[in-house]
Amino acid sequence: MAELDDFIGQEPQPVDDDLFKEPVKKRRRSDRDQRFRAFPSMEQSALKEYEKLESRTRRVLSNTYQKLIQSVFLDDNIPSGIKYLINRLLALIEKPSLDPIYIGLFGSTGAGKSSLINAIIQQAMFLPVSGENTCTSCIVQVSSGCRDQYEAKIHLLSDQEWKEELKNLTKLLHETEELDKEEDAWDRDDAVEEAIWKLQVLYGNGAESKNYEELLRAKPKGKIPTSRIITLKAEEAGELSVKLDPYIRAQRRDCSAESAGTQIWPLIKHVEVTLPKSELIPEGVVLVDIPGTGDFNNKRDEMWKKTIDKCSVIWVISDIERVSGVRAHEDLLNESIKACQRGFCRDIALVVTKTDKLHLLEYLRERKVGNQAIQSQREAVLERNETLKLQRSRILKEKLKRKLPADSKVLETSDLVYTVSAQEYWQQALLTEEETEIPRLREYIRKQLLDKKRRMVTKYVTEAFGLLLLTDSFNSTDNLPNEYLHMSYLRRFVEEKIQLLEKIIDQCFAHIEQPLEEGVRNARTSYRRILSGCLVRSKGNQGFHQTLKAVCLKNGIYASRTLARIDLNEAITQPIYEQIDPVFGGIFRTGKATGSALMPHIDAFKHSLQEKMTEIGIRNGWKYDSCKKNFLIQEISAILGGLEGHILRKKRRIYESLSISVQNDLKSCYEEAAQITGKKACERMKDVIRRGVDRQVAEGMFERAQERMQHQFQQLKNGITEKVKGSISTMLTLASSQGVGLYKELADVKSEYKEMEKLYRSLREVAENAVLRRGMQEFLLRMSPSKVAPQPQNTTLIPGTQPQGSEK
Ligand SMILES: Nc1nc2c(ncn2[C@@H]2O[C@H](COP(=O)(O)OP(=O)(O)OP(=O)(O)O)[C@@H](O)[C@H]2O)c(=O)[nH]1
Repeated sequence: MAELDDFIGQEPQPVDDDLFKEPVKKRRRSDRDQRFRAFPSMEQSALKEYEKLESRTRRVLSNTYQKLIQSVFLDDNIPSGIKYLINRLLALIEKPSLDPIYIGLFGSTGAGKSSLINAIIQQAMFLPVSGENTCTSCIVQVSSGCRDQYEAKIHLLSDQEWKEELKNLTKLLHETEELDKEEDAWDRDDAVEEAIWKLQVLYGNGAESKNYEELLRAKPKGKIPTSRIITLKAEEAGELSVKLDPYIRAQRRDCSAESAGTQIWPLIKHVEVTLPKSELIPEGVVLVDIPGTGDFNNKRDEMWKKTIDKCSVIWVISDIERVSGVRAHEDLLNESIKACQRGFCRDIALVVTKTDKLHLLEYLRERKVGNQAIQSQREAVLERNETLKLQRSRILKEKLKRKLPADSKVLETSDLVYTVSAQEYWQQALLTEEETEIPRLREYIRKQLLDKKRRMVTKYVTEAFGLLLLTDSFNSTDNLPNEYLHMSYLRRFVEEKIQLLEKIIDQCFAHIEQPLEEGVRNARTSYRRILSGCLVRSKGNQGFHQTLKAVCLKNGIYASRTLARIDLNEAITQPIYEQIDPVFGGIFRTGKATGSALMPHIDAFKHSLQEKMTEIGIRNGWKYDSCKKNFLIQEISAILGGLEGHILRKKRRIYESLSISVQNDLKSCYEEAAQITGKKACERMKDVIRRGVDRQVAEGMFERAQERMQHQFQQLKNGITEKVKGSISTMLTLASSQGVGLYKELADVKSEYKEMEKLYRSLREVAENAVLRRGMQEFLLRMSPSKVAPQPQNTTLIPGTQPQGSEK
């Protein structure tokens, strides 16, 4: 502890010699304090300690880097070992401090996402809330920055992207003109309504009757900047909100579109909003409002999927009235679980909104739980929240268990369900601020950031220390006896280990074979039923004709803002996904070693190399203390460290290979169906699709999908072994460079090494401090008088005023 204090106390205190000028250090420090305002003091202390560790490590790295380049600057021939060191130092220095944490709020329109974000950031009317005529029209990202201003960047589709959409929209409108009157005339469906609306908004009334070429020549009503980005700035939240409103609020079709924003609405791809330093969402966290269905435009739909995949946390947002048994809710959950399979998502929670909505008499009549008499609306709401949490947690856990490996981290979380009320957060007529659970969600956000910071700094400092050990060891003038003999021995050993690794990877991936096989069998027997489910509507073909056309124009996928997403390719491959899901998750999980998991085998491979290096080092008589002995071992981790990221990126490709393969095979059949116009077009399109799928299945469509997935697995294996081989040869170069005496004149980095060693040791102390503080806090909480349920307040606060809560 003394050492940590020592280390933290090292920063020279600013001398206030000029009272009117704020000293730079002090200013920097207060900037740091500002950034952590969102955190309670205990968490602030931990964060500050980690930040200091990181910034000092960066300083040591910079100094070392400068010394190194100075010492080799004029050399003609820089030895490969030194080049390696210089590049590694630079990469570490330039490494960004913390990648943002994306928290996706994923829910159907009207579920309460925007209201929830507003409550979390404590700006009652910031993001537009869906009234009767409006809804959020695109993905909106909200984060806080270090500036004093509010800023929004509106990203538009590129010219090319819009042209592509325009082509599809006009195809959809004009090739369906000769409709069979009986079939569709009175009921234009969603796809066509939306297409007409988009064209009218952009080009004015009558645009829907123009063809593609005419529209290409037409001038849009609104002004479109060439940069395709519109930046809005404001001093106050309310001011930005007013400016932003027309861009992210999609008016319903019957409203006139007169403001600049509404006139270009169909072109908006996504919106980024940056708040000034926020007390409530810390810098580094991005809240993303993701509409539930995807988008008709290819680029936007791709972005929709990518956005879901880049979220490390997904909150599935569901209105209390729709959380049970509604198809849209199940679809959202399934999509989120898929994101866990293919993307970076590690955590899912269900956030049930609008929990204030309760009809007391109905509730009491139907109430099955609880013996106590319910006296008030508030008691009923709280009781229902508890019941809902238990029930929904159980259902969600079961669902996750079926899809994800049994020891997935998300299954260990106790808090899978949150019951919130954004309305009550502001009004507090029924519930206290705590009971609205908005503060719990903020706590969740902070915890995510703190955990990530801890992991990142620990890794960073450890890696930097390893590099300094290596740099310092290069200055050794000790010559190693039998150096080359040992090197060739090491090389042989490594080659054998790589062969073994290849075999083990094969065994890991072999676990997918049987479920894949079974999935293909199931898909063959059930595809007709599934396809019928997608193609037959309970109310007949009325209004379905153009939607189906849109599905075909988009190769089997149709996403509109109002209908449930249709993806024929995914639907017919679903039986395969059902079989492979748990095994797939098992292969790519991190953590506990099991037969099918890949990462633990890679770790084991790494350890075996490390052990061998130590053994050789000892035999070679490396005169290092126990710490220095680890220098190469440390670096092996860094060299192989990039593998995990590589595997994670490939995982998505592998997972999607099944539906993409099916989509490719069905392409010609979709194209044929999309051409159909005239009488009974809808039935004829369905026929073409059915026959096309039948033909492809008979010709081995599912087997081809199976092969493509196997091929992707094989490619991953090749990628891993290639990467490992490349890394190992770097490592061997380093091992053989060491101690050859080439680097006698290399700069002396002893003092940097010593400082880095100190920082490395402080890591443990910072972690211990955090545990200690947490223990003390828990103790104090236990000792404090138990909380009495606060009385509801009768006063209704005006939105925008600050409710007095425990957090502030
Ligand atoms: N009673 C009640 N109504 C709420 C609450 N939260 C949101 N609402 C209402 O629900 C409607 C939809 O809320 P939004 O926040 O716009 O929902 P959204 O999910 O962002 O909807 P889109 O913008 O269409 O994606 C609005 O009329 C809100 O006033 C709540 O906690 N309680």
